[in-house]
Order: sequence, then C-alpha cells, then structure tokens
Amino acid sequence: MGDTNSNNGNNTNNNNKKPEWLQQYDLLGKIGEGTYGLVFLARIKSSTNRGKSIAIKKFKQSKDGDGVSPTAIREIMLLREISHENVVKLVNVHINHVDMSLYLAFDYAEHDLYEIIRHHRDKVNHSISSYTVKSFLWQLLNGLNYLHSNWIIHRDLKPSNILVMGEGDEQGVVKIADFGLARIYQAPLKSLADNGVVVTIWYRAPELLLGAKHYTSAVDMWAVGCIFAELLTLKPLFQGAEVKATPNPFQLDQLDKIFKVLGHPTLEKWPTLASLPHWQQDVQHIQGHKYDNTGLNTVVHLPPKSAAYDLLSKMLEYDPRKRITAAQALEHEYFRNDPLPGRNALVSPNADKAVNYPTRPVDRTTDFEGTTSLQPSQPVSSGNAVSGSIPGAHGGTLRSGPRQMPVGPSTATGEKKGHWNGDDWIPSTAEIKALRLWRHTGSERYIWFIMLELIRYLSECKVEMLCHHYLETLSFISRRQNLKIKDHRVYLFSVRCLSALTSILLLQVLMVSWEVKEAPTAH
Ligand SMILES: Nc1ncnc2c1ncn2[C@@H]1O[C@H](COP(=O)(O)OP(=O)(O)OP(=O)(O)O)[C@@H](O)[C@H]1O
Repeated sequence: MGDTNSNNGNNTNNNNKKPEWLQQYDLLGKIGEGTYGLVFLARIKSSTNRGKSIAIKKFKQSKDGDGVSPTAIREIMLLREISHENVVKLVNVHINHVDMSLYLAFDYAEHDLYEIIRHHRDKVNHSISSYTVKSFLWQLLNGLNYLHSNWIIHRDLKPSNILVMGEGDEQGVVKIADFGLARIYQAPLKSLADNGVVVTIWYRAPELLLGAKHYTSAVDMWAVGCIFAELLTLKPLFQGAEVKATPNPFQLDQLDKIFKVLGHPTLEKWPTLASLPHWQQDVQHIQGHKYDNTGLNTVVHLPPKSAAYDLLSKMLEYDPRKRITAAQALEHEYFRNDPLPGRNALVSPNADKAVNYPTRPVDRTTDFEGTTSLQPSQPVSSGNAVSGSIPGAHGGTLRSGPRQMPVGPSTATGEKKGHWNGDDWIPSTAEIKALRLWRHTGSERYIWFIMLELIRYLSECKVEMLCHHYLETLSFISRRQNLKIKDHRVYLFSVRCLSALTSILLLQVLMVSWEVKEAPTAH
C-alpha cells in the first residue's frame, strides 16, 4: 500500500536536509488543525502519481511527551488495510523515531460537509438540493457499513470528518475520514486540552452522555442522524454547550437539547436506561424535569409521513439496540424514492453543473512543526523521520531543532528507556528498533515484535499487562481475520501465546502459594 516501502526515512538528503520520506512530497502548507494535530496539503513528486494531492496529518506530542505506543501502531496497521470508495485512503504512515511522533498521509479531498453546510448557510443562503443530501447520506452510510462490518467504530463522526472529493474522476464522492483514530488518540496521544480546539459533543449519542462504558456501532448511527438533520436544515440539530471542567461524560446541556426535541426517554422504550450510570446518579437533573416531545419533524421541516422523516427518526432512536444499522438504512425506502442517490453527489443527473464550493485555504506560512515560517527550500522537520515500514533502518541521533520534543527517561548512553505513562508503555530505544522490524501487516517480523513485547512483560512480571496485551493481540488477529486476510501464522502464534500465557499464570499461582507457605519462616 502506498509508498511506504520505497523510502529509507532515516537518511536525509544533504541538499535540503528534509527527511527522505518527506522528499517525495512538495509540502504546500497547513490546511487544518484538529484536537490532535495539524493537517498539511502536499503533492506527490514521483512520476507515477505526480501532482496527486495528499493530506498529511501530523499528531502533536502530548504535554507528557507520549509517543506512538504499540497499541497505536497495531491500530494504524489495521487502518492501512481498509479500502473502500467511501472511506478516505491512508496511503502512508511515518513514525519519527526520535520523538515517536506520527505522520499519516491520506488521499486529499477538496471539500467536507462542514464547509459545504457553512457555504449554503452563510454564503448562498439556500438549502442543499435533495439529490445532494440523499447522495451524501447514502455514501456516508455505505462507507460506515463497510467500517462496521470490519469491526471499526468511528466514534467521532461529524461534518468536518465527512470529506467530499473535488474536481476529477472522483468528483462528488464522499469519503469518511478519521475513522478508528479515536482509539489511537485515546491511549497514547491524549487530547491537548489547551490547544484551543473544541471537541464537539453535538453528535454524541445519549447513551455515551449518560455514561455508557462501551462504544457500539449505534453511536455512529446517532451521529449520522444528527448530520442528516444538519444537511436538511443547515443548523446543528442538538447544539449543547460543553462543560469542560471534568472528564465526566455527563453533559447536561447536551442531553437537555436532545430531550427538548425528542422528548424524555422512558424505561418502556429504552429498558437498559436504568443501568446507565448518570441515569441513576443524576436523578434530579435527568429525571426531575419532564420534557414534552416538541416533534422532530417540525425542527427538520419534514412531513411526519415522509420516508426521510421515517429514516431520520430511526437513526435518532434512543435505545441503541433498536437504532437502525447502516446496513438497514441503506435498504430504506428513502433511497428508493426519487431523486435516486448518485456517485457524484455534487452534480445531479438533471443539473448541468456543480455548485461551486470554495477550495480549502492553504496557510503557506506554517511548517511541519506548526510554528515557523515555511520556506520551500528549507528543512521542514528537524528530526530523523523514519517510515514505520522500513526494514533495517538504523537508529538516528537526536538533532537540535526549532523545538525539541520531550523524551522519556534516558540511560547514560543516551538510550531512551521504556517507561510507563499512566496506562501505556512508552517504548525504549531498543523497542523502537524492534518496531522497525515491522514491515508488512501480519509479517513474521511484526509477530516477532509482539513476541518481544510479551517477553518484556514476562521478564518484568507484569502479568496484568501481559494479559491485556495478549487480549489486544487476539482482538487484532480476529479483526484481521474479519478482513479476510489469510495468514495462518497468526493463528499459530495465537495458539502459542495462549499456551505461554497459561503456563505463566500457572507459574504465578505456584509462586504465590509457595510465598504463602514460606512466609512464616521469613520473619
Ligand atoms: N484527507 C483530507 N483531505 C483534506 N482535508 C482533510 C483531510 N483530512 C482532514 N482534513 C481537514 O483538516 C481539518 C482538520 O482535520 P482534523 O481531523 O485534524 O480535525 P477536525 O476533524 O476538524 O477535529 P478533531 O480533531 O476534533 O476531529 C478539517 O477541516 C478536515 O476536513
């Protein structure tokens, strides 16, 4: 996939000191900023895809200096296997081993639903055509159905994550972006609360707001319902104000906005409601005030008997178990009625031309560090960036640069020691070297890397971590199998791990009982 194997990212070209992996692109400038990092527009230089636009997402380091953990890498490997017309393609992955920062290169899309909605609301002041709304929605569901059937839950669907291709063969094709990244962000790359970027709660499902511990694909369907309504009205459906003070999922104002439109949820309609933490804990707030159902149809201006309304209300069903799935939604009558959805959502078969949406503004003054002025012939990154897929690349030394990334504890030789950071393991220099053994997803080298990790946990007697890691690995393997990748080695490996784990646990039990026996003589 992509061109990850062609470069030795550890080398730099002396002419312009750009890391080699970056030399395959012309970096044009910054196009966006999210919670976890910056997004840059670049063009491919190589002859095969010359001029093709690429969006490079650089993940910022958190204040703790956390880097890319093995868990994150596993997730990314999985994302690289995802291939669907309505899901944005991850074409390249780069890991800067100096600071373990991460660069993901995606196919570039000129538009996104956030900008399209804004254009209609603030610039042209008219609604989006029913053909375009239907085509956007159908393609969004189609991409989501693919992700869900591959056990990937997006968790952060919102208009800015739904991209739309500009001019070219794929004009008007919807691409879901940022899928599966929530898992990567969550553990090793924590949100940078002070970067001024707002994480929106407007598309968050009620079960999550009420403290549900697990994400299910139904949370994405709730978000799709909110996006559908926003495409129709050009206004966010539930625009709650977020309380930022605590990491508490309970967001009263957001729930208030939802209840005002959909009415109070009842145990009758949503039996598992009683088991949600905040339904019980915040009885006064949640159950004290009874909301009348003001009617979703009046808010979205849809006749209550219309197919569009029927589909929308099924997406905004309170009980996640009753909420319509992406597969079911694709079969809904709404998509069989005129106008039928099309591949080019921007140009209906009856219209002669597309609405002229503005192209993304490019900030040419920001470099990869997100701070200094970008001058095309100057070094873009100070570190030795290496592609994570490069076999045999040798370790680089820390170089001085405009901004030194924080690193973990070091040994006298300057080698970074592995360390725990809250709930994750920040790899040591030796492990980073092991990481470089990883070549293709599912390769033996990757399996060796997992083995190394298991051995490390074993040697450090971190049985709990070992179990956690083992389970994660198993889920990774099973998800790979769902992606229909035939690699029997992973099965073999899994069986070996299982027997190793059982032996370790047995040993632990024996040691504990031995210690108990020995205890009296020790004193
Ligand atoms: N592949 C891409 N092509 C073009 N633009 C993109 C691409 N991926 C992301 N963008 C744009 O870059 C901007 C920032 O994206 P990013 O995903 O970092 O943040 P966000 O979605 O706005 O917020 P958050 O980080 O909270 O999810 C958005 O406007 C998004 O549409």
